[in-house]
Amino acid sequence: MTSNTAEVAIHDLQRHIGAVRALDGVSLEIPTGETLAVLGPSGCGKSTLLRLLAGLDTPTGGEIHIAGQKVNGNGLEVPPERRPVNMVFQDFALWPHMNVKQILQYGMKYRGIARGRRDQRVTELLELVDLGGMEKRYPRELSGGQQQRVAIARALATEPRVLLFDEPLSNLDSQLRQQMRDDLARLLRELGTTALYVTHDLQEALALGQRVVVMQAGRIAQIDETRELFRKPATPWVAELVGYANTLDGRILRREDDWALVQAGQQTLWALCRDHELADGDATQIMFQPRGCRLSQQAPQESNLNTLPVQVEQQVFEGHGWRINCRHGQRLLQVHDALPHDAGAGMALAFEKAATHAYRRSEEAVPVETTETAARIA
Ligand SMILES: Nc1ncnc2c1ncn2[C@@H]1O[C@H](COP(=O)(O)OP(=O)(O)OP(=O)(O)O)[C@@H](O)[C@H]1O
Repeated sequence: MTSNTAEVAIHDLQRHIGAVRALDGVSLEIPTGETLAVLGPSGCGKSTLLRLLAGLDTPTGGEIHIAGQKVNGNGLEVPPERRPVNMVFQDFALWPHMNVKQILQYGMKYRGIARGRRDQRVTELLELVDLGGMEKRYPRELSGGQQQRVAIARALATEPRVLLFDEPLSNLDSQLRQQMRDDLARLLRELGTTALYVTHDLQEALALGQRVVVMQAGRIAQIDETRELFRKPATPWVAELVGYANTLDGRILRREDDWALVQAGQQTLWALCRDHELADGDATQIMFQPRGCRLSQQAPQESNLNTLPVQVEQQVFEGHGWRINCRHGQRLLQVHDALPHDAGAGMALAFEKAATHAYRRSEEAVPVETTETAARIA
């Protein structure tokens, strides 16, 4: 089913190459004007998704609709130049022997933009990306940020309905990358063009995307608004990706709506649990972030907090604060704190119940201590 306002609609898209499932049943919609960031590690299928949309590769199953037009399926395969999309590449791919005007006009004739309109279109595009008057410059006479904007203007020159970005900032050093990321985010909001932005960088996905689709091994692990990704990671894998570095194993003692009371070693902890099939006695894995953890001499009594006894093992200065490694039984837990704490000190670690998440854990991974605890509970 395709909704009326979706500029891109993908249904059960597959790309199998021999035994490799580069894409394995991906369905999503991008509403008009939205930038959707595609986030995931190397090999998860990000580039494959982009190439299939652009028509540079052919799916082995499923359908793609762009701007209401079906571009593949049942023997149909609309060629790249007839799809209303355009791509911005990693290295910007600006031809060094052409000036900005020639670069912008290059694709226009192939996409049927009338000769008489091309000069005016160049002026409009350069105004749009804040490069007015730079028609005669060559790429070597432009800064990295200006080159990026020329690359975007060139992609827009053929009046696409959807812009596809293939890790356009990954070759830059970190300071320039941050500045260009912010500039690009602002420009995309101003343009209001529908865009798909592929990256393996979490910060980039958050800055650029209104929503993020997290991909894992050719499938969608989660698709959500950026804040929801942090508030409600759908799986342990997504949780780890967005910074839930702390994990404890346990068993469900009791379920209450979206909550689970978990026995983890000697401790009982509350966690949010959206898996309603996870029942009393089931093995679980709870996760929480180092940020938001608090260390103190005495366990705080606030009812919204979980607490654990820990021993400080190591502290690492990270510029904006300290990362403190604490031991709790077999587990090493991380805490971010503004202040260091003495190694060897026994402390109470507190973290919000509402920022703690419980997930199903496979039985094989159950450590002896929790198996015994569960037997006692039973
Ligand atoms: N032509 C091919 N033949 C065999 N396997 C392929 C081919 N193209 C891609 N793959 C495999 O498909 C999977 C997805 O590849 P893809 O390039 O889409 O990943 P990616 O997320 O873009 O990775 P990266 O971030 O490294 O570019 C990988 O396992 C890759 O090895």
